[in-house]
Amino acid sequence: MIFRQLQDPESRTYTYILGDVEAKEAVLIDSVSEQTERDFKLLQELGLRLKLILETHVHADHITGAWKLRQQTGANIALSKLSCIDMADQLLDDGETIYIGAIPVKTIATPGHTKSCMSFLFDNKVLTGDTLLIRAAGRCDFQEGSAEQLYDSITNKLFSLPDSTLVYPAHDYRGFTCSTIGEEKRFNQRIGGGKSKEKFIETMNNLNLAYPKKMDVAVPANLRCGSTDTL
Ligand SMILES: N[C@@H](CCC(=O)N[C@@H](CSS)C(=O)NCC(=O)O)C(=O)O
Ligand SMILES: [Fe+2]
Repeated sequence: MIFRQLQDPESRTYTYILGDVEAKEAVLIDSVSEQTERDFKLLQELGLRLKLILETHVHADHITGAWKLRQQTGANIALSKLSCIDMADQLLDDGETIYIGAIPVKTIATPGHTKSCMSFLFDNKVLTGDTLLIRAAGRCDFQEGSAEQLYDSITNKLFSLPDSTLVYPAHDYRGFTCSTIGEEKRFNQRIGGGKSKEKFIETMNNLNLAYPKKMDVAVPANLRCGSTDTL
């Protein structure tokens, strides 16, 4: 198995490559439009054919590279069916298993940051998108976000994984790269240490963050899998 974490320095987005060396197949998760040449070159260098382009959610801060990579490689684009994106090739349900070569990747619906957020579990790793960030949790103030749903997604679904599960988020703003479920249960500043749902909702509803700078361009483009053809 090949697993790589890549970063877009501007948006602080993490893109991941998961590949099966034997089958020479890979999935790219949460690509960024400006970084598709880098990602494509790395896949070539690693001898991997891009089979699938996955999104943890409809991003608000950057345009996904999914459409460009689909055009370049013929790979399918997949994300949660709750996104209702008709330009995607596959709309995923909660609890599905996707295979990259012989590697099973399980989908876990984790709504809250946005309605259609999905986490992906494979090996001893979970890609949590913007649902569970390292020592934080994704904001809930747009794209049908809900702090109540986010609490349930994190505590009932992600925190029920083994403590040793490695957590890989879609963003980090403080220099972290990965964590574990056990660490986040104890030390996450927004939801760790057994924080109550009421306290979490109060925290999340008072973050007072500025909207992402590219949101008005990124969301419409990402609702078209990153195609800007008719925008
Ligand atoms: N400043 C950035 C946007 C930062 C931001 O809002 N990040 C999101 C994840 S991307 S949708 C978030 O949930 N942040 C949580 C936090 O605590 O920062 C920009 O202008 O793009
Ligand atoms: Fe997000």
